[in-house]
Amino acid sequence: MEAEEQQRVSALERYMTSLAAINPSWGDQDKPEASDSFSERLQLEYCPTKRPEVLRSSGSLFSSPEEQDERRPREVVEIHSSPGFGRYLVASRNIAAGEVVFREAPLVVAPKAGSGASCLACLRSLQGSEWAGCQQCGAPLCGRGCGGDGHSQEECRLLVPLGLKGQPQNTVLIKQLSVLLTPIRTILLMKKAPPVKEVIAALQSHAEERRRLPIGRFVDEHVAKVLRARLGLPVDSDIVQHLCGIFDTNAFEISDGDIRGRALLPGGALMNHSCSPNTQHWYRNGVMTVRAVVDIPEGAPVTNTYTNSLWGTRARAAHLSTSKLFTCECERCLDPTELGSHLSSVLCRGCGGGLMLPPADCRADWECPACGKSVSAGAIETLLRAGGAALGRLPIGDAAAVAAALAHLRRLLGDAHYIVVELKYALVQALMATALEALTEDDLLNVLDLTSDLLRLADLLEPGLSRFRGILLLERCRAAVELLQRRGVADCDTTAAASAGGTQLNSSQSVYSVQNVEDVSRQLEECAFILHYDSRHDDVIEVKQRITSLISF
Ligand SMILES: C[S@@+](CC[C@H](N)C(=O)[O-])C[C@H]1O[C@@H](n2cnc3c(N)ncnc32)[C@H](O)[C@@H]1O
Repeated sequence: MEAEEQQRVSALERYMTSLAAINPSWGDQDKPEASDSFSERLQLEYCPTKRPEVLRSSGSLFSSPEEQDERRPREVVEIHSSPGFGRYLVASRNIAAGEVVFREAPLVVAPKAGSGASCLACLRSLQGSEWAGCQQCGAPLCGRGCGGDGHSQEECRLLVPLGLKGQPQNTVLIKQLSVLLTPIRTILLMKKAPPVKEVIAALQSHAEERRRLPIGRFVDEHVAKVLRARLGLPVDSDIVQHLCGIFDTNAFEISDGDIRGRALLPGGALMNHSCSPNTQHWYRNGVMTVRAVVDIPEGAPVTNTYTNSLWGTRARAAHLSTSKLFTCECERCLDPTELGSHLSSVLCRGCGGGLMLPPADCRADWECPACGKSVSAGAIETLLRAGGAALGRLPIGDAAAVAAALAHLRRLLGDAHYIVVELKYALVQALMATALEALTEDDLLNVLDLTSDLLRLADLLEPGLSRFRGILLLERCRAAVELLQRRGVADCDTTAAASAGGTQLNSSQSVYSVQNVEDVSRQLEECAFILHYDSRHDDVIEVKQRITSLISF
């Protein structure tokens, strides 16, 4: 490794150690001395979303008692690198499914570029006209007392020439501000904190490639020039290209209630991408928790997904190549059946039974393995575009409209296609967003069918303790408990219910067995464990209380 790259890796290694230093779940025994000023300053002083006491107490906020009791070695991950993948995190010991790999607070947070108005201090989205601009620069703020401290005085002084004062709700200026804010905040932080500068500068930016693309021209025209000419910041174009590239390549989208934005978390950014990742992250109260969703053996890369695992391969590939500038060659991407899920396969309309797999060459005809009929790539593309557009136009909370679209697109694309899968998931959510008493038994049974179908898919594509699985289990248990409550619980034949897949509730049963209740309770336990860091955890507790009261009757 050349000396410069070695230096960058060393900066990132020191940074990873700093996470261990403030991470309460590592246990006091392993905590480095407070004299480690690098780690103390990095995470405790510069974290924009949290004050030290919140970071230090995040263990009690998030960890289950078992986790807090654990005394983990400090180094669970280490940084490796290879020519094809760059730097990436690798497990330095076996990590069990459900374990927290690390926690990290962001170094920079900012609203998402192009989004509507958000409070610059706390990142809450601002609706309607119930907010006023900052008294000095006019930038959007919730108002006094929102508790956020993201809008510093230096930032405020810099933003004055943008002209928001007097017209804080000018949407064009707000859009422009959201584009400028990430480089501004990163520049201000790097000036204030040389150790942070070293870490941020060590991140991947793809700046050279980006310069040749439309995004590079956009950054020159709409970011670098504006920072210099309108805001008077003496920055050259290369630096701005580098910083925007770092953000676009590494930033996480964060959402916690009505807080939304993008955040730079250099530790999390060192996880490479996989289309079937072995970790997931949760962002809550200004801290990101990275957790293993399956067992990760020592020496295996610790991965995260940069895209939506429920999209088909071509959609994921398009997203990764335009936003992250690489081509994923994981097992799933190379397998036209997508690990047997057939997420991109299209039903043959010739025989009505065969599934046509996407050919390796995207211009080639698609062929039905059952009847041999072939369809041109253009015709398939038109079909998928129409399906995608229908999905886009759908009032997604309207269960009847979603059910009708699902029935139609199922006939056109088959049951496994990802557009159909998205509709199945949307239907579960639309039905379960309805007041439970307004749902019919058929609706509830439909939720049970759809969720068992989607849970099988989750096992293939997002295996383990994934958020997708957790949410499906939650909705499934809510529907099951409602049915149990309506029909009553009786100690009847349990053989059907004991079969694989858990709860066997169907329309022919008039009463449900104790076994059913036990199945639902078991699934709720799993769901509570998966959603431990999720805001929906409170809903799990509520369903648990409902089932407890059912049993005690
Ligand atoms: C957030 S960074 C991850 C850390 C990065 N590897 C580094 O060296 O700093 C994202 C970049 O890593 C590379 N990368 C991540 N996952 C990859 C994968 N599965 N295959 C190839 N390159 C990948 C790509 O260059 C991508 O733009």
